[in-house]
Amino acid sequence: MRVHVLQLAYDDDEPVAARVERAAALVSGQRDADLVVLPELWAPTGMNYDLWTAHAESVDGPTVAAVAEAAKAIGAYVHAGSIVETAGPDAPPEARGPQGRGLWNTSVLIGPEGDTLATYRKVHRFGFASGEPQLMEAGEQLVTADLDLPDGRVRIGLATCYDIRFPEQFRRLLDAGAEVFVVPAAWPARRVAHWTLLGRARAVENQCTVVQCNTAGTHAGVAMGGHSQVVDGTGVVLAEAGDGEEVLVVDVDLDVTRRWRADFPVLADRRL
Ligand SMILES: O=C(O)CCC(=O)C(=O)O
Repeated sequence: MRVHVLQLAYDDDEPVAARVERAAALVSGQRDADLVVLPELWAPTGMNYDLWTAHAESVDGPTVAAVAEAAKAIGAYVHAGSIVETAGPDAPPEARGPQGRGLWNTSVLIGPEGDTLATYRKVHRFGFASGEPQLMEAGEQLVTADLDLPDGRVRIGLATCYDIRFPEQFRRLLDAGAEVFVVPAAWPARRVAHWTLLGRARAVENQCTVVQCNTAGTHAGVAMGGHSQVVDGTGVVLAEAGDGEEVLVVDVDLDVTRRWRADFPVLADRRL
């Protein structure tokens, strides 16, 4: 499986429409990829909470449409990172989530025909007394999706940024058959050592490949950490980005991890 991880860098002065156009063009250039991955909330201004409502859109809105067109052009699966999803002003109360806010941090997986294959609403909201817990609803569902690749079918499990601190979510994705976890993020530079460590931990403990796509640049005064990485299920870091904009092109041999699961069957020793 060839994965292209697009670690986008942007600052507050790049207009959202320009960034969507730039990212879609970048996706269109990834011609050899099986799976292209973008970061969390890259269009609606990353960590700039104050602008989220203004840039919220539905899953069939302009950001996903632009990325979907690029996915179709290259015939690849594209994890479009996440958007601020809105239920829309006319949504009935039952469609606005338990807290009635009607906003979610939603990841979107697009298929090679440009169709939306899966959406995942971030379960663990980051920000403590501000940001996501104040403004957004929490997702309530685990999401996996099957990719039909030239070498066979692979099931991926979706998670977003802060979720990576919660190993139980990844265990449940493993139990749902995931072999690869795809984790877009807007993870700050200050704690980037946690980001890389936790990615390796989720890979080793679940014997799964982990694809992490972070952001670079500075949003609302917060410097983003970069260091996107791809870790195989034996714990080997196949590639790691630096601090700035970068595209990682990584060939993941899923059989390496499958053989490792058979050779070192630690998951069979779980006691619940
Ligand atoms: O957990 C962290 O340190 C960062 C998480 C985060 O930035 C997010 O989920 O948006």
